[in-house]
Amino acid sequence: MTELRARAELWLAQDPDPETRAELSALLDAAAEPLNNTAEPLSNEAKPLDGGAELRDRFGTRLAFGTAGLRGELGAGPNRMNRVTVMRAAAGLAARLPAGSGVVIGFDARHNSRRFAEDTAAVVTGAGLRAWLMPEPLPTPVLAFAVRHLGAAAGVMVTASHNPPRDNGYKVYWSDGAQIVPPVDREISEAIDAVGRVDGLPLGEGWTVLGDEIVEAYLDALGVLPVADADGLKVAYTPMHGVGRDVLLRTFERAGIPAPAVVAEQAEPDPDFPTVAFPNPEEPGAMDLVLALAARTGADLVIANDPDADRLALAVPTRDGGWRALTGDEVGGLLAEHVLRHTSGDDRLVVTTIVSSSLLGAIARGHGVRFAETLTGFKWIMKAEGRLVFGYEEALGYSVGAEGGVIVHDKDGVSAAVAAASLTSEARAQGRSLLDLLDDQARRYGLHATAQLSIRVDDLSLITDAMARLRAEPPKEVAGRPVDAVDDLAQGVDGLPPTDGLRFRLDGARVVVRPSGTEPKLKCYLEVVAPAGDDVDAARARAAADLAALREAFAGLLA
Ligand SMILES: O=P([O-])(O)O[C@H]1O[C@H](COP(=O)(O)O)[C@@H](O)[C@H](O)[C@H]1O
Ligand SMILES: [Mg+2]
Repeated sequence: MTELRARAELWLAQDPDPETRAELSALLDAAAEPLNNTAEPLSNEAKPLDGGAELRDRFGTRLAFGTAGLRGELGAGPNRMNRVTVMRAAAGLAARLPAGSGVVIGFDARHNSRRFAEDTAAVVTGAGLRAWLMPEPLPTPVLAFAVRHLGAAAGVMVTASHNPPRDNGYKVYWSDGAQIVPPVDREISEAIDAVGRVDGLPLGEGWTVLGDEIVEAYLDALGVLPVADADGLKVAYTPMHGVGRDVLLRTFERAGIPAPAVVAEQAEPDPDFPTVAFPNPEEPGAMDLVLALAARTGADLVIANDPDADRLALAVPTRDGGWRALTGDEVGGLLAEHVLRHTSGDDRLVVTTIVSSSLLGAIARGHGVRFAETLTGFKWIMKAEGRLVFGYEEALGYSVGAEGGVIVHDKDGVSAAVAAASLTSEARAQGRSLLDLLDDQARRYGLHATAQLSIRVDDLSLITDAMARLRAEPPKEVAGRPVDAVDDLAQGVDGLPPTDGLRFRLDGARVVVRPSGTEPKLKCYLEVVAPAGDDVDAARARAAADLAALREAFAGLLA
């Protein structure tokens, strides 16, 4: 405790933010008072602040680069997102970059995002490097694009994407416009550890604030071709209280697609995300308002972005007058064939991750193009070598390319939305829907049905324990299916770098279990593959039942 207290006091002395300083002073005071553990508070009374536990949680460890950079709760201490954490990260990054190079910095509309972006600019310029700052909260893909467009050595996007309002985060891009992977993330981490006190860092002022030309350049680069037959296409859209709306409306206008109806309550950026429990289109209820708007306006297609607009979720009208949300894998399969129909050459490469559907591999074989599978996280997709025309992951992330390959080297929920609208209009012109196209794919490639089980925890050790238990005693049979093989991803499989996770190969099914790298969750990715037969609806119903059984079995194993 003395050691933690010393760390906390050192932190307090250098923290430029009065809010986190006040919070930490209160914690230090509370930690000095021994807790009276004999008197348990009644459940409806506020729990006394356990200063010791809080200090341990904040100062016992620090935020590390996960699936998408640093991400965590706002608050004081190295295991939280705050101005000191950000300045240290910026100084570590700057130390790893060559003299004379530049960093482009973007931010979303979350609490403190602009502040963190400006702190980053001050540290980067103070280190003698050049910095460009985005003019306003903008989508993550615009930042990813800007890195290569400006010839920057690195990029930073201050965002916690779709996490709860109390979180923020820091995505770091390298000069290739993709998020960092080992060994660069490790090298930056080491450089961060070597940073001294942040109140000793030289701070600069001369950064360049970019103008709207950066958005124009992004729109030009997407070069969306006018979409045929889009007249009368009705789209309902939500940016989920995030930053997607304006750029998305501009891309639609350029592509000649009628402007979507936008959910009024979620149209403006709002860091508190007041109308949703979690601002993640994957979470139950997050799409309710846009589905209601779609019903009112008779939409052909429902589109949601996550708050930093790098994810895309779709829903479509069903034959019986309802709505069906498509999974990331379904959208991935549909967009993949859309891209493959509009590009040519057998050197084309399509890529997905080991937790996504195996359908993309089947599509690639069907079209005679190259296919690769990478670790989870879009950063890995972008590392695949070749003429990448399409990459996607089940977590609603897509990079849609043209003849010359993908333009944005990260997932892009804006250009993917245009592609989805374009695909819908093409189908519509032939009297068909996205559901018809999904049935075509099931008939051609077999039905690939996927689902996810995601277990949110308060205490991360529950995840470590569950993984250890599963490794020690892997099941021999799950939901009546024999387990053919268990691959421990920590050993590195299929030539992939080692990562925490287990893959179960079952008869006609595949399950991957891994801890999330962005949220306190254990994730289980389920896939069932079966022939579609003559009756695709019946095959879907069977697959759904099989997935439900697998889900239940794994929920039991992981409980
Ligand atoms: O948050 P976003 O939209 O940037 O999305 C981030 O998190 C997703 C989930 O990662 P995990 O399963 O480790 O939580 C990743 O698939 C994605 O590549 C990453 O950019
Ligand atoms: Mg996102």
